[in-house]
Amino acid sequence: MAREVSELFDASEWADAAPGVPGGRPEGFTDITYHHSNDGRIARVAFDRPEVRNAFRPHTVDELFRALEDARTNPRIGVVLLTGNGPSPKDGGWAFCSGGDQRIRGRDGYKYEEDPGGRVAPPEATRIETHDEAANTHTSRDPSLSALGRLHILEVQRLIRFMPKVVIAVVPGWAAGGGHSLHVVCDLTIASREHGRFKQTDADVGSFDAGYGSAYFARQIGQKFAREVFFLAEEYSAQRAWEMGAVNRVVPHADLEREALAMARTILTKSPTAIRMLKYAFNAVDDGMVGQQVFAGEATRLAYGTDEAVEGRDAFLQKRDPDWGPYPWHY
Ligand SMILES: CC(C)(COP(=O)(O)OP(=O)(O)OC[C@H]1O[C@@H](n2cnc3c(N)ncnc32)[C@H](O)[C@@H]1OP(=O)(O)O)[C@@H](O)C(=O)NCCC(=O)NCCSC(=O)CCC(=O)c1ccccc1C(=O)O
Repeated sequence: MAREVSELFDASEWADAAPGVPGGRPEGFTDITYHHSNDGRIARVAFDRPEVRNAFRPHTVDELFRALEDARTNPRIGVVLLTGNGPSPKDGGWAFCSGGDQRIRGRDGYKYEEDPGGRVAPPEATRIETHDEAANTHTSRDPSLSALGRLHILEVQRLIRFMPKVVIAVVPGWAAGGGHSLHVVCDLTIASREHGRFKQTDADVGSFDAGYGSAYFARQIGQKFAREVFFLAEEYSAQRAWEMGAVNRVVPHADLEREALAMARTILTKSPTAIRMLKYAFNAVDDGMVGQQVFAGEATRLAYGTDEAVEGRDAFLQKRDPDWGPYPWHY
């Protein structure tokens, strides 16, 4: 059984998870928590910085990416819950995520901390070693502590968007700024009736998610509502967000994770191939050639499973003409 990580977290449902280590211990995540359901079929990834409304810094985004990539590539996992742990020990406030940590925003993006206190530095083997013969100097650089600012939450958005699994935003409190965008890009959103709050603050702080966060949001809820959410940057309750069509379900706070798990378990009763093809079909219309490519890749995988495609491969390997005779021109 996992240790308690959030007031809404039912430890009896979950086991600690570590990327690449089935059943292994978490490898020192500091900014998120990562769990698999006891049957190994649902992943729970949670922001774990409740004292700043689960704002993300570059290191948070690195961890988020690793956990989501692990879930994406684990063939047992069919559904991912993305949420925020809470409440805040400072004031009891709840949050899904409040976007980029404004305290470390630089002119070229969000900055890694100079001194991560040893908590996040990678093992020696992953450091970049540079030896300058002429100057007789040797430098050892932690590649994750980039000198450049980062905006790589967009890479996480693409991972959520393109993973062939359903990702559910489980919103126990604030979804603001880049946190709002993350809920937008998730396939489904379930929110706490009492504490779920939505606010798109990008324009207040001189930021703008001009991709999925805004343009795709407008596809979801319509242009007028989307422009209102961005241009006025007002606060919306979970109920109001549901009325706009931005949220699928609003449930009592105490039931939030239980209801999210129930949704996930319903999805797990469906055909994995059908869910995958449906997600990519929903995406394709808004994702241009990339959407077509992702959908077509899965169509190709399905074709490879047919006798017809096996005949094509075998004919090549056996240096003969393929016999397409048994295969009709379907209509
Ligand atoms: C979320 C709030 C509305 C909650 O308000 P409230 O409940 O009154 O709590 P507060 O007292 O304000 O906050 C408690 C505590 O947390 C600190 N905090 C909250 N949010 C942040 C944050 N984002 N960064 C740093 N710290 C934060 C707050 O200062 C308090 O600390 P104390 O020490 O206790 O005083 C409200 O908190 C709020 O409005 N927060 C800011 C929301 C925001 O503007 N976020 C940034 C938007 S920009 C962004 O996210 C860019 C992300 C990105 O990388 C990107 C880049 C390019 C394209 C797209 C994106 C993208 O959007 O994904």
